[in-house]
Amino acid sequence: MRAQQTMNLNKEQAQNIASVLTEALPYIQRFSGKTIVVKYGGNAMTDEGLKQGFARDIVLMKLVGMNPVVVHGGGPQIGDLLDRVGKQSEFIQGMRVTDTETMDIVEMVLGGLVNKEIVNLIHQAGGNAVGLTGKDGNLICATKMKMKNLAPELDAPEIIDLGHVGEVGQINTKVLDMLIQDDFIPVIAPVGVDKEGQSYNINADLVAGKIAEALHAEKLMLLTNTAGLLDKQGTLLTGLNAESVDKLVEDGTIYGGMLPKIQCALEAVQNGVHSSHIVDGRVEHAVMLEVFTDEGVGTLITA
Ligand SMILES: Nc1ncnc2c1ncn2[C@@H]1O[C@H](COP(=O)(O)OP(=O)(O)O)[C@@H](O)[C@H]1O
Ligand SMILES: CC(=O)N[C@@H](CCC(=O)OP(=O)(O)O)C(=O)O
Repeated sequence: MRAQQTMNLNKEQAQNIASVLTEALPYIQRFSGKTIVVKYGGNAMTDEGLKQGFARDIVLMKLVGMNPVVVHGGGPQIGDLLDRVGKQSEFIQGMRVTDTETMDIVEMVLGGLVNKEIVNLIHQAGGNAVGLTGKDGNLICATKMKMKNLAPELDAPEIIDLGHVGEVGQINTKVLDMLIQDDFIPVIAPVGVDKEGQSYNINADLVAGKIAEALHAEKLMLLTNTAGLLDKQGTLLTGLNAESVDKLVEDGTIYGGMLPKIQCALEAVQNGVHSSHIVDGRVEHAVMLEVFTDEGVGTLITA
């Protein structure tokens, strides 16, 4: 079958393939042996073809010597199950208000359904993945989030109580080091645990950022459902640093789910990750385009 396809290529198509592979070579050399953390957002996880393309990109990265680590979200998928049991989703500054019942659903959806679906997709694409939540190997030690009210004009206290919403206290990389060493692709659900064994729902972007820092990753890629970070006119902002981000938060250009994304992207580069990228997960093979070609897609964040 494969030989047949190759024989049917015309000269121009064959030349195109050769030039694509040649373009990829310096990137393969540069990133070989390096860790690349890819956050797969729930909003970018909707189309079957895109999901399969994502899994193939991750497997290809592994086969050419990079160490991809996947951290996934699942906000819309949690919302669907909450709807089905008749519970309303409520978000404050991009974080889901999480009571005890919601926490159970979050853990079931993220650690069960979504995590195992991604593990499965990677296996279907020929890779070898292991799914974990932050409880496995004590990977994500969480603390309760104390969220500052960014809009004091709202009728809410200065520090907002979001219930079981956590922050990353510490990442224990031991289990990840072991998996990477043995050529598995870790797939991580953003559920953390504190010293008392209490579960926490952590925004997946924040987990991805801290995992990237702890693993001294080369790149942090955040796949989402926009072209990247957009200005008020909807134009893509291709490059950003700390100063420009502050201004965009203050004037309300960045809000909701983009707030934790940009916060963790910035913190990661300030804490040693070489580059952070907000990437359009609706584009087929977005990961491959970002890693293997001269055409970076989305917004690059530098320190
Ligand atoms: N300046 C901005 N540029 C692009 N998207 C933004 C911006 N500010 C807020 N957003 C919102 O952030 C959303 C992405 O965050 P989120 O819904 O949490 O996605 P994900 O599931 O990928 O983490 C976008 O769909 C958009 O509604
Ligand atoms: C605290 C908090 O908001 N947690 C998120 C965790 C999942 C997530 O981050 O999913 P996305 O990446 O798809 O948005 C939530 O409950 O939706």
